[in-house]
Amino acid sequence: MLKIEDLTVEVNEKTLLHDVNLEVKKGYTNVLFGPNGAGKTALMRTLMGFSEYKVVKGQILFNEEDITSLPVDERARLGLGIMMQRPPDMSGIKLRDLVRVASKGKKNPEDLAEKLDMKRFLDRDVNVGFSGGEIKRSELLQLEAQSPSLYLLDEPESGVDLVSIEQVGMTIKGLLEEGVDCPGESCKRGKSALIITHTGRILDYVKADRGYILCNGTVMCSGNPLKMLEEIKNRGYEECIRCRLTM
Ligand SMILES: Nc1ncnc2c1ncn2[C@@H]1O[C@H](COP(=O)(O)OP(=O)(O)OP(=O)(O)O)[C@@H](O)[C@H]1O
Repeated sequence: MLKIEDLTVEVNEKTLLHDVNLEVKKGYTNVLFGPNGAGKTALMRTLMGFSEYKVVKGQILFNEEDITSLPVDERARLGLGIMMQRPPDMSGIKLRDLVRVASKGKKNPEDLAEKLDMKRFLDRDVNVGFSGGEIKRSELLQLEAQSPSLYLLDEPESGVDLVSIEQVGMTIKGLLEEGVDCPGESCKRGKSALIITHTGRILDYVKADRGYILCNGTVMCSGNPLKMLEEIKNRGYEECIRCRLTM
């Protein structure tokens, strides 16, 4: 589904990512860990095609197609969708209209918003004055409307209170299992995801298949995501950087 090969990325001639290799297979949910400033958000934004991130080496393959040079809208059309860590305010654009466009007019914004307790936000400008948790739910609403095949989720639980985390977690679980008629261990989910998490709270709701640790702009390790999380909680990133984890 997604294959990143030797990816090196610059912003304003500063190298943020170098020689990144990472893969998300169809139906898999992979997790990206890493300390502050490691380049995790830069990687997500590069994958989505934000124009300030210049790929100077390597490639991004999506369903075996080279998408490295494609603009954001074409990547979205192919099935990539992103939940941003800090999405911009969109003055003058109502959430209802964005949801309608994201679903190509196929889904009713009211029905989608009902589930996420977002009906009262539909006629507000997107993100303007939204709280941290409301922004996350708004992002999820847009993703649910778009229904991409690969979800790029940048810290979905950050800023979400302890009660709402269950709503966010269960919504993401539902999105990833969309279209699957045999949920459980015996069959893979239909949708794929790459999730950035610091706390790992989201993994209480979503089963992760593989973890990656990004440090100083490159992938240092990959392996069992829950073991990685435990290791990070106990010993920080040092041991991971030295790749002493049991893979
Ligand atoms: N447009 C930019 N211009 C210059 N530097 C940038 C730009 N965007 C990101 N950076 C720098 O790149 C580094 C990686 O940033 P990034 O947001 O990807 O980190 P992160 O791993 O997501 O961190 P966090 O866990 O704190 O969210 C940081 O030092 C950041 O300041």
